[in-house]
Amino acid sequence: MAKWEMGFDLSALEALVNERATADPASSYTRQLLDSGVEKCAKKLGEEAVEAALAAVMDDREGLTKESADVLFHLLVVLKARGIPLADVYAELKSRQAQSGLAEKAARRG
Ligand SMILES: N=c1c2ncn([C@@H]3O[C@H](COP(=O)(O)OP(=O)(O)OP(=O)(O)O)[C@@H](O)[C@H]3O)c2ncn1[C@@H]1O[C@H](COP(=O)(O)O)[C@@H](O)[C@H]1O
Repeated sequence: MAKWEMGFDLSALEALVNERATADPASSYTRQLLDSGVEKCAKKLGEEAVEAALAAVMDDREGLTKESADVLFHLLVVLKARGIPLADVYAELKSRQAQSGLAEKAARRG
């Protein structure tokens, strides 16, 4: 069974990004993006996030779905560029499960 037929989640996409990070630049957008530096990767992430936000405001469901996929992919590329494993992001999210977002915000305001 091909890898993509076994289910696809962010961890699978992270593994793909890690794999493509050392691919031939001529055949890999991921490699080209990483080679262009973290600033360019971050710029693309920002652009995709703005496009997703605009699609949400416009109630463009198909656009929002596609731009969301772009955001997630480019976020993983930025994490790779800075050497942060997705597991660290999951751990951060998990640590936040202990309290509601509103309680956390109130605690920060003191
Ligand atoms: N999920 C993605 C993915 N999402 C978006 N993109 C690329 O992200 C780019 C989005 O940029 P834009 O829409 O702004 O298009 P652009 O005009 O080409 O952008 P720029 O010229 O400004 O860089 C496009 O080239 C998309 O193809 C992705 N490229 C790769 N992946 C995954 O990564 C895997 C490996 O890809 P390669 O590294 O290319 O082999 C693929 O099989 C996919 O699973």
